[in-house]
Amino acid sequence: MKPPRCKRRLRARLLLEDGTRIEGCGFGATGVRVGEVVFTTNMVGYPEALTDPSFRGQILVYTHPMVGNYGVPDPRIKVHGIPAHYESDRIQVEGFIVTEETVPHHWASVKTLHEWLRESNVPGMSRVDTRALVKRLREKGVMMGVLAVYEEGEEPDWEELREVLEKSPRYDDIRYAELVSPTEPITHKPEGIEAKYHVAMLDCGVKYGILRNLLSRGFQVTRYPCNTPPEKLVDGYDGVVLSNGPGNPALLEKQIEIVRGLLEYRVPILAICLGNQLLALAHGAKIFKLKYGHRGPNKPVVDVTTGHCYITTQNHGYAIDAKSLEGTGLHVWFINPDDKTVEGLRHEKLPIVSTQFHPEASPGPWDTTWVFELYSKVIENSRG
Ligand SMILES: NC(=O)CC[C@H](N)C(=O)O
Repeated sequence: MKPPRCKRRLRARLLLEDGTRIEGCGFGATGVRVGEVVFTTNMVGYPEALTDPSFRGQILVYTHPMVGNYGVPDPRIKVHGIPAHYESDRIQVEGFIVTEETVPHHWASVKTLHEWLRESNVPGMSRVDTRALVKRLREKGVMMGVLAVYEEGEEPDWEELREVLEKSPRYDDIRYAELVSPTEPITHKPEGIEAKYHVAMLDCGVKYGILRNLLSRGFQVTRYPCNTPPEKLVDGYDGVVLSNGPGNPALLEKQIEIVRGLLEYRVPILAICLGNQLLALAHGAKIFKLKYGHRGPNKPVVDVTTGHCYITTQNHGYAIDAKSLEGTGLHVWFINPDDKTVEGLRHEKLPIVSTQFHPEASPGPWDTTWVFELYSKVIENSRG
């Protein structure tokens, strides 16, 4: 097939681990990046997805065909001192692949998607049949890939790209959480409302949406580096939040040990996504890798205690082995009715609220934000 015509004289090549070669146009920065190629069924919400620290180390493919329509919002717009439309202070993905990168028309846009990626030094690829690419990832599973964006006439050799890919470490073997965790404690106070609770957070790469949800419900939050010992997280706090975060949870022995330590203090815990996985691992349960993950804002979960179904936002590539939970004290709370995997946990004795999905959504539906209110009730009850 002939390569597409490209604007800005920027072209792109994607080589997958299985040898698949895809030619497209480039946008954003020029350069070569290696990552795990994953897809999301988000329709909008690209500012949130691109800045979600849980996407660190991954090349993100959008299934929705047009991306960029509403441009890029102003990061200076804040709620409780946190950017309202972003999930962290930078683009986290290694690369971005879309069918069509569009010209924005929106009153709140301050730049185009192309400009944002360019100044962030992140390459983007467009004019690609993302349906064919996603089908391949769905059938073969997510795989490593190398994305090259270059000026017309400077195309990299496919063989060179294959060598780059072969020499690069694999996504599953890198402790990404340590790369996105803060180096010093950071405290966020709710603005304009009273702080009713003060929680410590083991921050393995928290999404700002989780902070916004906690702050707007009267939680003061102190974020700690992800290697902070449990003793520091319990004294003077009403509870501990285990954040979301990127990468293979089974590599995080230190964090699993910290969570095991926290359990001994019987503190009220809210765990989200990576936090949910660390909680399970700390109880001796097992994790496995999903073939192509759950990434998108339209993922159903069923509360097995009530039979109620909710539509949730999810972004995870690993899942908890339900059988391995037997005898740990943790019980399955939610399952994904599509593949029956575990989507949330409660403990038979300890004050724990834990979800694999994202109750803060961002982007996505707000149907499960009540999880944050449930956590405040758990704190109230544990105060006695
Ligand atoms: N969003 C998250 O916290 C992701 C958790 C973990 N890195 C996974 O992919 O399963």
